[in-house]
Parts: sequence; structure tokens; C-alpha cells
Amino acid sequence: MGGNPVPIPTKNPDDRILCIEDLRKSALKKLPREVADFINCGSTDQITIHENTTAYNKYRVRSRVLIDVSKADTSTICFGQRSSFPLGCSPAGIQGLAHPDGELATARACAKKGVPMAISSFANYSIKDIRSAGLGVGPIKHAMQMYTLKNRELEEGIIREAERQGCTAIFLTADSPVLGVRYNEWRNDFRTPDGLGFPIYGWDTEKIRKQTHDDSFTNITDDSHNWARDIPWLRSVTNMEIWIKGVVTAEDTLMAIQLGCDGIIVSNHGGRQLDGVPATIDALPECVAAAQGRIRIHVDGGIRSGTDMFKAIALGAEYCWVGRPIFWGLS
Ligand SMILES: Cc1cc2nc3c(=O)[nH]c(=O)nc-3n(C[C@H](O)[C@H](O)[C@H](O)COP(=O)(O)O)c2cc1C
Ligand SMILES: O=C(O)C(=O)c1ccccc1
Repeated sequence: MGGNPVPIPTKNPDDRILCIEDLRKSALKKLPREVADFINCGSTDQITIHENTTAYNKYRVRSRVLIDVSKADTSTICFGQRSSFPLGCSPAGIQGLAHPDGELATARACAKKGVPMAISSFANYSIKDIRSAGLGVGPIKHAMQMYTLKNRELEEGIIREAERQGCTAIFLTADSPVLGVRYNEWRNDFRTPDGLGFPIYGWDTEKIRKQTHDDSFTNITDDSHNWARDIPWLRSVTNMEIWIKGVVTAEDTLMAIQLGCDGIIVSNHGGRQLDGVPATIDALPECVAAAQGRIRIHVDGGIRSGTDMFKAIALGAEYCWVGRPIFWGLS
């Protein structure tokens, strides 16, 4: 266990990557402006994205001393499988933006580290290729991220394929009836770059390039999504675990319990959806209190260090996930 990270040798000590902030800065130097903006920005006034990280600074660690840490073990269980430490890769679309191998590289890295990965339905590789890339390195559990789709046959087809490929859970992203208002994407006319497709939806690069990012999202997802219709439907078509991603309130925690979901991810989509919602670390305690142990609770948003993970777990999360650091690492 432990030891300091081995710095990647560089000529300039300032370029050494020792923490996630160093990784972010390094990525900023490499990515084109519109890509960096797409990844790094939040919605409208950037309030929630900002608070996701800064809210962690309000919490202090009541450290206990004279405890034997020589055999400390960071491992835990996620989706019934041992995980080397409590951090997985959140579902994040278009990872081909940051490296040609995109989600394949993320799957290999997760397998190497012994942590799970959630596959975005807007991945640039197929579920089969991503699963195979991870399993080629070691056992790894995958969650399949889904939106409620306008086309139910397409939605069911994706679920069947996720099952065939051995995915463990569905992460139903519930905070995105429509895409968040992101001025950067409009200003830059952000479009998925040439050569990248959305194979899970059967979309090739030509089809995607004809539309704005916003339109490609709106054309496929269903803004009439709701608890009463969609969760029982999901339950009726699959035995995979059902997790609701995007919960930030006690009320919705209780809805997820009532509808028999397996878990929630306390998430605000990294501040990319409705701006002004609470930082996830602030929302977590009310969700944990409402749940009273009746549903599993994971968290993402602004987690950038082991201390952040410690705080999230101390406040009741079982497991943590990260989004943007995937892109920074890939780039
Ligand atoms: C570039 C990018 C793409 C994302 N794509 C998806 C997606 O396809 N589906 C989804 O549920 N969440 C998506 N997310 C949100 C992440 O799953 C996650 O909730 C968020 O990034 C966590 O916050 P963090 O980036 O501060 O770690 C995306 C996030 C980013 C930054
Ligand atoms: O940008 C996002 O947050 C997101 O969820 C998404 C949706 C479609 C494609 C890529 C990312």
C-alpha cells in the first residue's frame, strides 16, 4: 500500500504530474479550445460545477492517531466484485475527443487498476469493443449508461446488447431530460469531430456532423421520461441492476427506493445540466439520511483527490466516480 506516486520524468519539474490539477493543466495545453471547453465547462453560470469541487474544502477530517496503518487496505466491493479502491470511471461520452483509443483505453486502465467503468451510450466504440478491451486486461465490471429514448426498440436493443456483453448494471441518467444550457458549446458551435461516431446508437460521423451537439442529444432522448413509466418498464425488460444517476434530494432517493431500484448515484452531471443545484458532497448527507440503508449510494462530481473520496465515504457514500479526470488522463 501507499508510497508516493512515481513522477513521470520530465525536463521541467513544473511539468511533473503529481495530482489531478497537474493533469488538468497538462490536458489544457494539448486539447483544442472547443474540445477543452466542452469537457471542462459547466452549464449557464458555472455555479454548480464550481461548487462541486470547492464544497469539499468546507469539510475537515477529524483524524485519529496511533492507529496501525501498516496493513491498510483501500479495497472495497462494487457490484459484488472486489475493487482495489472506491473509485470508478463515470459514464462520459465522446472520449475519442481526448485520445484516439477513447473508451478502449479507459477500459484497459480500469481493468489494470481493478475498478469498474460505466460505458456512456455516447461512447465512440461499441459495447462489445469496450468490454473486450477491459476483459483483455483483467476482470472488470461495466455499468451501461442509458437515457430514456424516444425509440423504445432502440433502447431495448442497447439493453440486450449490454446484457449479452455481460454488463452488470444500468445507470439511468435521470438529470438530462434535455441537454444543459452550455454557452461554450453554442459559442464554439461544438460538434463531435470528424471521424468519431456513436456506434451504440448506430450513428456514423456524417450523421453526427450535420447537427449541433444539442440537437444530436435532443433527437434521441425522450423529455417525457418519468419514474412511473420508465422504471417499471426497465424492470420488466432486464435483470441487470438499475441505478438512477443524477439524484440530489431526499425526495428522489425515496422514489428510487419505492420503485425498487438497486442504487442511486448522487450526481449533478458534473454541473453540466441544471445549474444552481447543490454540490454533490452537500446533497449526499440528505440522500443518505433518507435512504436509511435501504438503497446503495454512490457519488460523483468534483472528486479530485483521495481526501475528497475519504470525505464522500465518511458522509455516507459507498463508492466514488469521476468524469473529467478521464479526459485529462487520456489527453
Ligand atoms: C465530457 C463529458 C461527457 C459526459 N457524458 C456523459 C454521458 O454521456 N452520460 C452521463 O450520464 N454523464 C455524462 N457526463 C457526466 C459524468 O458521468 C459525471 O457525472 C461527471 O463528469 C462527474 O463530475 P466530474 O467531471 O467533476 O468528476 C459527462 C461528463 C463530461 C465531463
Ligand atoms: O455532455 C454531456 O454531459 C453528456 O451527457 C453527453 C451527451 C451526449 C454526448 C456526449 C456527452
